[in-house]
Amino acid sequence: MADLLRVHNLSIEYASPRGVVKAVDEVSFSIGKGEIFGLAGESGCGKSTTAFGISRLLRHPAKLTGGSVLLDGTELTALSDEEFDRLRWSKLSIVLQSAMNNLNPVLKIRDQLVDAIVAHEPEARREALQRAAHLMKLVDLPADRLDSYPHELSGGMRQRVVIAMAMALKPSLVIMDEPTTALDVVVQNGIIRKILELQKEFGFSILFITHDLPLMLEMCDRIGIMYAGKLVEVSAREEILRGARHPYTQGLLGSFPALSGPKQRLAGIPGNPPDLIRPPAGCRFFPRCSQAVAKCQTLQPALKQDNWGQIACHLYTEEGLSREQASAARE
Ligand SMILES: Nc1ncnc2c1ncn2[C@@H]1O[C@H](COP(=O)(O)OP(=O)(O)OP(=O)(O)O)[C@@H](O)[C@H]1O
Repeated sequence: MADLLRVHNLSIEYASPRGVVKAVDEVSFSIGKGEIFGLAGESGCGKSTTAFGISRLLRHPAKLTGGSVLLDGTELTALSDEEFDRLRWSKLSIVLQSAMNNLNPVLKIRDQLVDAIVAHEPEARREALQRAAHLMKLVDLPADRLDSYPHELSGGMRQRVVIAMAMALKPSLVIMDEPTTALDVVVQNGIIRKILELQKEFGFSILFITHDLPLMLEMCDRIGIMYAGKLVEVSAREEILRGARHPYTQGLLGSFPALSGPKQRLAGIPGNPPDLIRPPAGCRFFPRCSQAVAKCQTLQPALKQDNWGQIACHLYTEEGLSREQASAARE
């Protein structure tokens, strides 16, 4: 599968009164054309900051301090704001957790959809309303809702409008940051089904961000696991379902109820993520890791490619072990 997005060594910091927060630290991953790539990890590990860095939504005190974001051959970090605005919606669009952050509360849905279309395709003004109605149909909303203001719609309907807007110009990449977290489970399921249906129909790639690992395992082709600003594992869904390799991913999986099989007590991960102003010198997960070896305390593991995916863990990177070999070596 050809790459659509290539993120290389992306680094983003926040200036804070206590010091510099290294929220995203040399993160690299790629997303193939038509692929659904998930980014998971505990709250505060840098998922949203990564998404904002890619989509140019970082605001002071956040600062992109290094790295490259290549979208279909275009280096996004090198574009001027005007050049980037031309790509927004047409090549890349973003769906945020709260629809109200995506929608203008004082404009009717009709005007927001039409404006989004006309801003990029001025020649489409005459057919824009028709296209807006078609977009509403795509997300299963009645066309008369075009006359509503955002506050007149339910949370689920608003999120459907945002998804319709994200689709309006047929982008090749849609970034979804916790798109259903604020919604109840039934509405959430309906929206996830809709997203998958649209993705199949139009073939765009998705960067899907959530802390809900089971949901991610249902819908993503490959999953990147972030911990304390670092990407620690990237694996195909099937690999993670067979059994995660990184001790942090294992812990994360143990924090959620199993998708099937008998009910088990949730294990959780003891301790808390580190302070990102003064992260541990070695592996950032070391203080919480039950499988750590001596060098984990002092030597930061690099993210390395092997037969099973990418992993940043001394249990694997030095010797290129499979999950089974690594656990056998530990026993
Ligand atoms: N304005 C800010 N000033 C200082 N630090 C910030 C600011 N915004 C975010 N951070 C820090 O950056 C780190 C990454 O935050 P981010 O929101 O990207 O994480 P996340 O994984 O998306 O979390 P969540 O799942 O809770 O949204 C966190 O440690 C957070 O405290």
